[in-house]
Amino acid sequence: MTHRMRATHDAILVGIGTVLCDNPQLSARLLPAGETPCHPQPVVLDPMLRTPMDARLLAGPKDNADLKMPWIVAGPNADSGKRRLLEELGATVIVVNDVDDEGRPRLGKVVGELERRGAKRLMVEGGAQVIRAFLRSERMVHRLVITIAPVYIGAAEGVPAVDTVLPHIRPLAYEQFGCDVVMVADLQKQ
Ligand SMILES: NC(=O)C1=CN([C@@H]2O[C@H](COP(=O)(O)OP(=O)(O)OC[C@H]3O[C@@H](n4cnc5c(N)ncnc54)[C@H](OP(=O)(O)O)[C@@H]3O)[C@@H](O)[C@H]2O)C=CC1
Ligand SMILES: Nc1nc(O)c(N)c(N[C@@H]2O[C@H](COP(=O)(O)O)[C@@H](O)[C@H]2O)n1
Repeated sequence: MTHRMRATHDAILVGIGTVLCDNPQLSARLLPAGETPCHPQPVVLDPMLRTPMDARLLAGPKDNADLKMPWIVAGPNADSGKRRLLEELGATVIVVNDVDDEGRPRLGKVVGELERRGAKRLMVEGGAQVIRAFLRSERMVHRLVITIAPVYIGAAEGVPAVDTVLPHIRPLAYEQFGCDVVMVADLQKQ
């Protein structure tokens, strides 16, 4: 399902934390046989340009011409040498100078810049920090797709259950896929 969703968006966005943890490819390669994938444009929110030079996102398109080189969204304090190296590998570095108190590009500006470049349908895949930042900018979120899977996460330590600064989720539909339940929702306007 994730790959089908990826294929129906112009761009798929993750934070640099996800790139460092998972080294994802962000392609739509796992579609049923016979379907031609339309790969989305990968986008990484990476204010300080920490993207590793051997990331799969940079290597994949060299072996498969259908894949797109990533757009990497940097802040004004990113290292210019690292920027040059990433661009030499084929990445597009988009510098957004308008930043929040933590020096991170403002999401409104980021989304505006992506739209300007043709990415009108944007799927935000993760990770936790980036999803939270988008939820807080609720006007930019049109739909949530939440998969509820019967697995335990975390270890002995608990995770705080309620984040009071986030808008409430309003479920719109549920569907079961195997053991998983997928909920489609939107955000309740406060
Ligand atoms: N199950 C799922 O569907 C998915 C799960 N994941 C999981 O999520 C985890 C990674 O999440 P996490 O560590 O939170 O990292 P994120 O992927 O959310 O990236 C966080 C980083 O993004 C940068 N950033 C840029 N703009 C913003 C902004 N406006 N707000 C916050 N961060 C911004 C920051 O980089 P800097 O510090 O350099 O400024 C920040 O450290 C992994 O364990 C991964 O497996 C990821 C994707 C999907
Ligand atoms: N397993 C899984 N299910 C989902 O619903 C997800 N959204 C993800 N997300 C992320 O997929 C990335 C790895 O896949 P690719 O190499 O890009 O295909 C990784 O970042 C997961 O956290 N995963």
